[in-house]
Amino acid sequence: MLRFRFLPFCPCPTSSLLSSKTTFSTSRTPLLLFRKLSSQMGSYTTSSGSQLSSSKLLFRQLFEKDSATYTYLLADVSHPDKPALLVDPVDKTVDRDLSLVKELGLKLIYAINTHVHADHVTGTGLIKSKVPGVKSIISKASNARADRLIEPGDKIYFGELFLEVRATPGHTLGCVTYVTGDGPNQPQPRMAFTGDALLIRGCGRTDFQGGSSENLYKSVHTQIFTLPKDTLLYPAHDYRGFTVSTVGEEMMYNPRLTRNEAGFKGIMENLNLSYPKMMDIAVPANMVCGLQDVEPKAI
Ligand SMILES: N[C@@H](CCC(=O)N[C@@H](CSS)C(=O)NCC(=O)O)C(=O)O
Repeated sequence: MLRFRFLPFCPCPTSSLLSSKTTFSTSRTPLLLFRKLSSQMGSYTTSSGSQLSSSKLLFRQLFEKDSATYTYLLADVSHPDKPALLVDPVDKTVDRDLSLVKELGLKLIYAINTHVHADHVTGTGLIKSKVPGVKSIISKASNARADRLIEPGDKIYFGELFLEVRATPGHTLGCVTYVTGDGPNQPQPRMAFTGDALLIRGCGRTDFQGGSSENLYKSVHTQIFTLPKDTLLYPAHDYRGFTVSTVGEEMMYNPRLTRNEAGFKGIMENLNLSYPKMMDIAVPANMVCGLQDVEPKAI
C-alpha cells in the first residue's frame, strides 16, 4: 500500500476537495495504470507531493453563469500583504469576487484581462472604483485602455509569484495567455490562463475583432502546446461544464487543434455561430476596461 499526501493550495481540482492533511491509499495496479495515463496525457503525477503543490499560491476558479465565464483569483498567501489578482473579472459578479477577497484577507492589486471580451462587460472598471489602488491590465496589442499595457515576455508579480505573458492572437488580435512562472518557488504544475484562445476541447471563434484562424492555430501550437504537458489549462469560458484541462490532454483530444492547419481552418470557417448578444455593448465598454460604467468622481 502506498500513501500520498496533498498539500494546501494545490491548483489541481481534485485535491482542492481534500483537506491539507488528507491522505489516501491505493493498490499497485491502479497506480501503474494512473502512471501510464499520466505519462500519455501530462496529467497529475503522484511521484512526489512537492510536485503537486505550491505552499504559496491561493487559487480559486469562479463562474459567471449568464456568459459562462470563468474568473480566476490568485494570491501569494506567504507574503505578509497576501497580494492578489483577478483574471477576467465580470461586471455582474464583482461584488461576489470582492467579498471573497475580503473574507480571505487578501490585498487585490491587479484586475487583468486576457482580451477585449465581446460577450460580457469586464469587471475591471467597477473593481477600480470600489477598491482604490487596484491597477487594470490588458495587452498593448488590444489597443484598449488600462493602467498597465503588457507585452509578450512581461511578468506580472503578485508577491513572489508571477504570471508570464504570452501573445496568443487569433480569437482577437490582442489575446494573451497568462502562464504561472517557471522557477523553484512557483506553482507546480504550471497553470495557463488561456482566455478564449484555447477552450477545453475547443477554441475561441475567429470571425471578428481581428480574428484569424491561421493566427490562432499558430498561437496555440507555438505558445501553449510547447508548455510542459502537465500544465493546467484554465479557459475564460466553458459551455459544457468542464473546469480544467492539461496541455497533454488538449494535444491528444482537442477536436479542432489536433487537426492540421487546413483542417482547422475548415472547421473555423464553418462554425456558423451567431454574434454574441452583448457584443455591441461589451466591445466598446471593454476597450476602456469597463471604465464608462464608473461614476466620474471614482475614476
Ligand atoms: N452565445 C454567446 C456567445 C458564444 C460565443 O460566441 N462564444 C465565443 C467566446 S465569447 S466571444 C466563442 O469563441 N465560442 C467558440 C465556440 O466554439 O463556441 C452569447 O451570445 O454571448
